Amino acid sequence: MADRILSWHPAPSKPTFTPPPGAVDAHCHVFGPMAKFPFSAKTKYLPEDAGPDMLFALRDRLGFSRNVVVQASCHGTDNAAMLDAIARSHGPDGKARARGVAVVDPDISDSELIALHEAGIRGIRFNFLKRLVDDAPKDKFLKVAARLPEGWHVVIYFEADILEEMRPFIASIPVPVVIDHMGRPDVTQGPNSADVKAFRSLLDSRVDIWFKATCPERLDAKKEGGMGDPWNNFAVAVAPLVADYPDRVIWGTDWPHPNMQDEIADDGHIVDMIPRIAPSAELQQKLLVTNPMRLYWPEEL
Ligand SMILES: O=C(O)c1cc(C(=O)O)oc(=O)c1
Repeated sequence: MADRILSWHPAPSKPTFTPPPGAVDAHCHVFGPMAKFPFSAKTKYLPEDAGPDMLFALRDRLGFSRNVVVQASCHGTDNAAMLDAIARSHGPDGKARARGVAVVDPDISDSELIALHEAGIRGIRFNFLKRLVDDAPKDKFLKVAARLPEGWHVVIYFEADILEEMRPFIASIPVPVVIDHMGRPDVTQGPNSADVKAFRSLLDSRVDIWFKATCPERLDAKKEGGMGDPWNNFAVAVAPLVADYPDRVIWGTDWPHPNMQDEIADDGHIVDMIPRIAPSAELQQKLLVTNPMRLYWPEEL
């Protein structure tokens, strides 16, 4: 078996920025623990364990209150590790401090979807990255998207080079759509690049397309021709998007940063990106509290 990969910082710094009360880390994952929750036979990477105890310790260290755990491709369509993390997230008041986004077999039954809802899932993820998944059947995805429990959305992960071919598919999705990592624009080309313009026109095509202003460590990585920490290209390219679409943007750490083992990010520095892309207290409140609460805890608003 291949060596297991460690892609996260062992001792992240304490951020300078203090998130507002109730802040949500709306894009993070758990890996295993493998002995209890084995990875998918089809996984493209084999990570070290990064379980709920580590995730919640990081949440507290970074000054966040809640997590949205997104099913990582290494667990395929078996959501057990993520559901276990959500089940362990209950605070002293008995309320879950985590919710989740699942990856499902499109043939999943309606009763299984309801069970996922009761376990805290509020969306499903469609992953189009060839380096992460073997196939992404759009017809089957559309069918399951039409059967989701009320209030759910679809999260889509794709790269900028297929944005054009994604348009009809995205237009057909009958529920709100959240785009992972802004569809991975080339942030080194600035805020008015062809990638960013294409992404803006996608956002303008529907009022219920949301996006995650996430992953400076990926999009501005040295290995992508970017700057690396402190990720200035990311700040310059992404701040105008947050300013122009303040009511449909959310944020997350991306911990434990799958596949980023060659350029390990300090999560304290990742948090310190927030005031650079959302400079005012009002924007920060929307990005970190109001917007993710609308998607994941609407009953508390
Ligand atoms: O770009 C990636 O490698 C990546 C992978 C995964 C996953 O494996 O699910 O999730 C992400 O958000 C990003």
